[in-house]
Amino acid sequence: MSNSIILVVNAGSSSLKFSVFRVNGAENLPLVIRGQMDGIGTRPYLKVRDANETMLVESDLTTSEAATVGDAITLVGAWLRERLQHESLFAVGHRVVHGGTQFSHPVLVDREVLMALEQLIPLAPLHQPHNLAAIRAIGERQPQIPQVACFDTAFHRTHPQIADLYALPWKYYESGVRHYGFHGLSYEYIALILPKMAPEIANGRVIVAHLGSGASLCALRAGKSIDSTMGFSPLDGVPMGTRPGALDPGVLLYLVNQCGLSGGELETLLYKESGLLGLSGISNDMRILLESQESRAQLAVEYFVHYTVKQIGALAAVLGGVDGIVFTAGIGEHSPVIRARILQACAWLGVSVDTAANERSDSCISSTDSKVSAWVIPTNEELMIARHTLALINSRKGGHVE
Ligand SMILES: Nc1ncnc2c1ncn2[C@@H]1O[C@H](COP(=O)(O)OP(=O)(O)O)[C@@H](O)[C@H]1O
Ligand SMILES: CC(=O)OP(=O)(O)O
Ligand SMILES: [Mg+2]
Repeated sequence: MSNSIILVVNAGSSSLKFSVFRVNGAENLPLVIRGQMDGIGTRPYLKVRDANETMLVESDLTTSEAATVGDAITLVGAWLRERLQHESLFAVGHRVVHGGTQFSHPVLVDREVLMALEQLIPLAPLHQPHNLAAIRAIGERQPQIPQVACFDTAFHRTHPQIADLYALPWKYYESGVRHYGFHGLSYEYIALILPKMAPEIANGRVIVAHLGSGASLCALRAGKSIDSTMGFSPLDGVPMGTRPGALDPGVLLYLVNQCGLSGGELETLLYKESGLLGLSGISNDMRILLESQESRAQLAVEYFVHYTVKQIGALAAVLGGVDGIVFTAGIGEHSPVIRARILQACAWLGVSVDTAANERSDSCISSTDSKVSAWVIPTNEELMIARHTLALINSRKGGHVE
């Protein structure tokens, strides 16, 4: 057992992340390698590092080599098979974006579970198909290896009912039209690590801004999710790489009834052509927009900042005040410019930025006299998934935790 490994697969909307952990015990899952192909479809780039941060692979790919997340799964799968051929694979853990009403905890995937998860594809068409494709591809090659699905929606099941509802007739709620919330594995990791990284706010009112290619914010009270900006699908809330964020439903009626868009066209527009890409007409990649002198690129960045700030205000109201703001995910972890612009607009909440600390991406980026502290905490959805995977498999072996 101590020589076996857990592989974690996290297929996002523009990236494929994977990690390998050695199984040494329930709390001790040392990292073996971690890799990421990001910029899929724009400027694909594969990086794989070992646990000492030594780069094992670093390569630019052409857009046609990795045009889709499916291409990335094939390429990365081949590399991993070669690299791990002498290892004993204990289990594979997957991030699955939508668990619907049925799955509020990690689950061992079998044929029935897979069928139930397929039913949720229309609720997360940018993610769920890739998540399930990876499960299927591994299941076909190695059917004896247990695979565990961990859900982005699960952490939000602590929402009070009011944050779960839409003001629609009840029959829709009963049939699953609910405010689920996503990025839960990321928020769960942040909640887990806060007592160590930022003990002074861990038990308080915290807004976590997961700003990646997909972006959302979560209101944590004492480490539990009480509200979040994404809802029924990962379209709601703040603007994203290719998704618009919150949109007046009247716009959808207009697009269908007056412009004659079909359901499929609407789905493509909302998931793939909107957000930063739609507004800028240039790119969904925040790095490219920040480098651009084009006025629409600058407007797209301004829009992103404005609506993120607006949602921070909304969640601050729900929490009845804020003790800390945490930035995580691609943009949150790596863009001092965006963090500074967001925090400066939140000065009214009592947050003041330490410019040098922010430029260095230190853990704490607020000044010592700031009433509300601000933090940069790299997320680790993969570690969360590995922990859930090990715990679930061990519990099925009769409660024995290795
Ligand atoms: N240094 C940076 N400055 C600004 N944005 C960045 C930087 N590094 C990464 N990003 C942005 O992070 C996003 C990807 O975030 P990530 O959390 O990896 O996304 P996902 O998991 O949703 O695919 C991209 O839009 C990318 O432009
Ligand atoms: C739910 C979601 O938007 O995920 P990602 O950020 O990986 O696209
Ligand atoms: Mg992600």
